[in-house]
Amino acid sequence: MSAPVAPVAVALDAPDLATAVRWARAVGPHVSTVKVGLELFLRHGHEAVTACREASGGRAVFLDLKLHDIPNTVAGAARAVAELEPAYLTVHASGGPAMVAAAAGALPRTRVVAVTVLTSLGEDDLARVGLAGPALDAAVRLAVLSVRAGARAIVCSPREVAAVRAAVPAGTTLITPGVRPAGAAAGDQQRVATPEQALADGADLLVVGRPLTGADDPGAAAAALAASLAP
Ligand SMILES: O=C(O)c1cc(=O)[nH]c(=O)n1[C@@H]1O[C@H](COP(=O)(O)O)[C@@H](O)[C@H]1O
Repeated sequence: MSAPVAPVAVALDAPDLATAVRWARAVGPHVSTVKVGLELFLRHGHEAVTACREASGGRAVFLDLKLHDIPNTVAGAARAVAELEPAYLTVHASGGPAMVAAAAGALPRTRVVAVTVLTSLGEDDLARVGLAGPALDAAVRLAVLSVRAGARAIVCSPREVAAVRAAVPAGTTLITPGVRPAGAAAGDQQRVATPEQALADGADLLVVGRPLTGADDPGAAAAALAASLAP
């Protein structure tokens, strides 16, 4: 029997490409997706995507640029990464429906992912930045708005995923960062849950970074996570 592959996007938040490639090679056999984020993309650009994809063994690429600008600028930015054919590209839902629509229109072959309320924000932070909360209501509100505008996937915390699932059409991919295996350090994440809980509540794809990449052996950690989540 072949080893299980987990519905996990490993956040390759590395300071240099060599480290990210090493992580991608180690976790690739055990996870569905590798995530290239701002740190890697701003330093290494398109090469970060092609190198990590190849090192992972051709896994889906989640390009996490969290675009947030006027619609024309976001459409142009989306076109600038179209040749990379990422499976996913993130934009901030709070950029508004016209901005989400602009990204989706520019990248018909990519699932544009609307990020609702960052998992690092607590209820107090929401009040401070003037976002009408609680986080659960804000996440559902932004998810519904974004899907209507053309987003085919949503990022929310595992704490909101069940409510978002109930509010958006079937076929919308729900992605949850803020995932922490029992006992793992939360770090800067505030709205967290275990991988098992996130999947039970309806997540399709879990984003996990430091609990895997910070392990002594990221490949073994990813294999163990995949085994623990296998049906
Ligand atoms: O869009 C994301 O992926 C994202 C959204 C969010 O609300 N919170 C969040 O943590 N992320 C990303 O998910 C990853 C989480 O990494 P760890 O906290 O190390 O597991 C990071 O790469 C974040 O940029």
